[in-house]
Amino acid sequence: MGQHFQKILIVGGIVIGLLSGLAMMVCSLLKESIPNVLAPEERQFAFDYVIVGAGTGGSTLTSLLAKHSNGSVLLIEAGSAFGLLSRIPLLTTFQQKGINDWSFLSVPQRHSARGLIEQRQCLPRGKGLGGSANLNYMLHFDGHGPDFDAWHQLHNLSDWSWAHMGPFMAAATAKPCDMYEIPRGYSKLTEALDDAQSEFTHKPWVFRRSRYNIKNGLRHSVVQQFLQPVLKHSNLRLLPEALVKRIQLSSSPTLRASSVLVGLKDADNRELEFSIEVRRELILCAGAYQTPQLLQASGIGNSTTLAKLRIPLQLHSPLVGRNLHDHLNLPLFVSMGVVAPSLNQRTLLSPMSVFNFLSSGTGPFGNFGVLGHVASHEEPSPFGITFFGAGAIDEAALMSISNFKAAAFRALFPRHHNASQEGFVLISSCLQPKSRGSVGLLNKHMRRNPLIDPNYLSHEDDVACTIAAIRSAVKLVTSSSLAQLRPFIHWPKLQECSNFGPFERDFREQRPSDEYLECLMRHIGLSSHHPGGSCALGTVLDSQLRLLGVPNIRVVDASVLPRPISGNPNTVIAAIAMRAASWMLKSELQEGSRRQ
Ligand SMILES: Cc1cc2nc3c(=O)[nH]c(=O)nc-3n(C[C@H](O)[C@H](O)[C@H](O)COP(=O)(O)OP(=O)(O)OC[C@H]3O[C@@H](n4cnc5c(N)ncnc54)[C@H](O)[C@@H]3O)c2cc1C
Repeated sequence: MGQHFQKILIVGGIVIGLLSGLAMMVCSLLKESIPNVLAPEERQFAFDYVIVGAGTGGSTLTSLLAKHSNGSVLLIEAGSAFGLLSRIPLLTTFQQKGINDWSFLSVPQRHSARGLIEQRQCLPRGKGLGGSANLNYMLHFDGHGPDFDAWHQLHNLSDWSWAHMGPFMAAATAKPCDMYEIPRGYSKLTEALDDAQSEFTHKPWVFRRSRYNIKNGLRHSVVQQFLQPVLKHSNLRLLPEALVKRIQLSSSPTLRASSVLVGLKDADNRELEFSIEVRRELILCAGAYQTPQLLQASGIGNSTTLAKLRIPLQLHSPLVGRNLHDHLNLPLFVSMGVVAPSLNQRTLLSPMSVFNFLSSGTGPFGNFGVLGHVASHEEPSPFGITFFGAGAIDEAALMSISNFKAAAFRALFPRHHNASQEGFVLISSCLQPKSRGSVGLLNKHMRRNPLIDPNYLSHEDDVACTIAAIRSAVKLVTSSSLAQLRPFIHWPKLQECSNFGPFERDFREQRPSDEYLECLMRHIGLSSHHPGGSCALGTVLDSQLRLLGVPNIRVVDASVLPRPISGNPNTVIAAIAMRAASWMLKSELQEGSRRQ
């Protein structure tokens, strides 16, 4: 019997592998071509606005400037267009470690990642039009007002309360008809979670079924929402597959960005370099890892650090690359004794799943599998619990994108002898982690990866907060609303944690010790891929996102976030880009009327 299921599992794995390989081939053939590409003879040109990076921030900003500005706009992006694969929601993880992923690894972590190879986290980042918005899991989050009110207080950023940001969040949010919300009847798990709301009314918990940036079964990212409609505008040029390597400052009459050095690889992989002049503003949208990388490689950063790297100083800006923050996820596998259905190899190979996707964009292929989320914003430990409805999973793919050592992976996910194993992954995280890391350089070459140190769990409060999250997650799983699913929490039996548990009573009473839970998070906690803060508002930037000391450089990406976002950050970053555009367009107008 066991062998029979083993065979099903292996055959299932091979079929999924073949299908994904085939999809990838077709998709790379179907890569969208990019219009309005800057021609070689135009490369001496100067542009009013030069935007570096076509991710969430860059695509949103470009769209508004191309639509409303009188100036010329150049969007420079290191990658090319994404293929069709990026649009099929369930297959999105197959893009990781591919050509549209920068595939960064963290530096070895001191306080976490002990169950990962070399104690390094995989840190995927999108490369190409859409950036990480085309690689992400498409989950939408409305924003949490107090996050912005806290910024307001943090550095006296009076422009940044929720009263200021709310309207931009609403504008950046896709229309309901351009989103997909997991319906209540999607599975028994979604029904049970809906019911649990009334069981936990005494708790300050907010339940939500997932809402995705998915339209008609396909990813609907900032590319479709913002960038595509302006791609052919005459004031816009695009420069794909081009890496910005250096920012040149000039000091007359005041310090300003005058040009950027761009590198392109030719057919023989030789680097061609040329400069683009910046007439009005240079806007950095290269993301939380690469914006501080580019600034530091250009000599804008901490003078002592740059001197050690022998990078000539252009501006001492001591906090560039500091304050990096990210959520850390603790996954736990919960098996279910009933058919929900959840994502497993049988569901995926079922002709009905394929039919539902092709006919209406629904079913397991039409979303990423995250069914819902519970958030508690109560201080001092605001936390989130995410329900990823997956049973017998594609182990090889998951292991590869998470960098798990085999033993840690096996402790987390028990070997399934059943291709139709039902279950879900319960993900607990702290919404306002206090640990802070950094982005540094090995040297000044932009083709070398930056040194990324998220420094997860370096602050003790994050441990307490994650424990609070796990204990609440257990309460939910063992509630009477979920009892009919016959859930069973697989407390990982990690050898390194065996002094602390799990003991028999942990399975019986579901109250493992704090020491065991801490040991778990320090071994198997994974990045949630929400980095931010590395060129923060109020310390590196002024309240309108301009680099302190060089007012014609603006940063418009996740680097600006002074504190973590209490949820998924993509829409917040698009909203911030809209705000930046409003300031830029306003100053353009004011300048125009002064000239008249
Ligand atoms: C796997 C994954 C899953 C996620 N899931 C979700 C989710 O479900 N919901 C959510 O809200 N958020 C999610 N996120 C986070 C969200 O996608 C990011 O926070 C957001 O896209 C970051 O936007 P950005 O503008 O800061 O940077 P990015 O979107 O990363 O854009 C940076 C762009 O700059 C380009 N670039 C970098 N350096 C240079 C250079 N020197 N020259 C030229 N171009 C350059 C890059 O190629 C890239 O296109 C996820 C992220 C990942 C990676």
